[in-house]
Amino acid sequence: MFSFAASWLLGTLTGRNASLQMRDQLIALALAPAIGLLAGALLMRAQAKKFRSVRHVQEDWRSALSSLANLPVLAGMFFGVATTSPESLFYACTRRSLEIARAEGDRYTIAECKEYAFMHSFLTFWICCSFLWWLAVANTLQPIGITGGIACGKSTICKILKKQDNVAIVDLDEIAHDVQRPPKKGEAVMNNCYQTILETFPGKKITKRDGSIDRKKLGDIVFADPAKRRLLEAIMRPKIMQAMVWRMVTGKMFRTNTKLMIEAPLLFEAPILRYIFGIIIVVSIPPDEQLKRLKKRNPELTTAQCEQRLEAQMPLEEKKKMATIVIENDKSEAEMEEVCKQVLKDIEHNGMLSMEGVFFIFMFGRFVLGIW
Ligand SMILES: CC(C)(COP(=O)(O)OP(=O)(O)OC[C@H]1O[C@@H](n2cnc3c(N)ncnc32)[C@H](O)[C@@H]1O)[C@@H](O)C(=O)NCCC(=O)NCCS
Ligand SMILES: Nc1ncnc2c1ncn2[C@@H]1O[C@H](COP(=O)(O)OP(=O)(O)OP(=O)(O)O)[C@@H](O)[C@H]1O
Repeated sequence: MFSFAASWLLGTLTGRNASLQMRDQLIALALAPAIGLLAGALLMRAQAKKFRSVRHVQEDWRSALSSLANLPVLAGMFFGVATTSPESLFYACTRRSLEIARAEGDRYTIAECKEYAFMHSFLTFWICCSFLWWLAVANTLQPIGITGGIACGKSTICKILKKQDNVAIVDLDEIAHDVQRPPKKGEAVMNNCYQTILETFPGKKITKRDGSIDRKKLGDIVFADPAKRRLLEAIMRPKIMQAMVWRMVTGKMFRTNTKLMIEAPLLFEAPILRYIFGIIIVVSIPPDEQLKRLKKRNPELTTAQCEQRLEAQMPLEEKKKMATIVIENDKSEAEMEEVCKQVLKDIEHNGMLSMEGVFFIFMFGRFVLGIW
């Protein structure tokens, strides 16, 4: 359906009828999910706005409403699957292909047209299904990102938020440490970076006596050399992302009233990650206080090493510009509790995915499922 709309649009824009040529069809196929995504994302945005204005609704109705918010998407999913069944698409594609074949003066045989129509309908079917499925999953998860500079207090703020009802935190630092551990007996090596890190930094004595990675030593190496840091990130990122998605899904499944927060120190530095969240909270403190807290927490680091770590990250001011909410963590922890409560109120029923988030989750889903 989307594909035909895209073909028609393409034909109209380019001033010629969309033909059976592969290039045209590929462009149409690329346009198809884009149109669907745009429509889906606009629908979600509209929902988000609607639900922002229902604050007066009783507390116990809120959870019901937040799960009801997913209904149009689920309905859309079933409608989409039903209307893009392979049979109906195959029928439509075959008819269209034959029309084009006639118009093109028998450049293509009927058998070629049917073969092409089958491939086209099959692909379109999968694209629609995977898009709608991921849209539903993404909309149900509604994750919120928490980031900020090193030692700005992300973990402290997350600890406070976790004390509140219905808040689940996924900590990417913790996942990073987890995937660096030596794999246990029988554990799948593919979920772990330990061996690859040892092979990538050979002869550097980055292991402790018990064989585990000495993160202090590894940190000294990678923060002193941006190329090595990028290499470590490239090794770790896929495993961290994999574990993150797993924890997000298992942490949120069937708990529609839970706010799912992802503490991601490199949310803006890593590619794609920022697009997953509809809401991004940046925890901030003034630069001199940041250095002071970093030195206090990590007394083993020299001032030069602290500065290297600060330089390895995107400047805090830039992160603040891209934030939905900025938490200035410059008060006592007790006072910060009140600030966190207010933040939670502000984001009530407002954890919808960003438009780009839907797109990237969709692409990620298609990639993972190997559909394309
Ligand atoms: C370098 C390592 C071994 C240092 O370990 P250490 O225990 O000293 O620090 P820890 O892991 O607790 O991190 C502390 C903070 O350092 C900052 N930080 C960590 N890694 C990076 C990095 N690659 N670039 C910039 N800042 C970083 C973050 O603010 C983080 O919260 C460790 O941080 C690590 O493995 N980092 C790589 C993480 C990664 O590649 N992530 C991929 C992006 S999702
Ligand atoms: N409001 C606060 N007042 C005083 N000290 C604080 C406050 N918040 C955090 N700290 C201290 O600052 C240090 C850094 O905090 P925290 O570990 O939470 O930062 P982080 O952003 O998670 O760091 P990292 O980027 O390394 O993961 C800790 O020693 C913590 O106790």
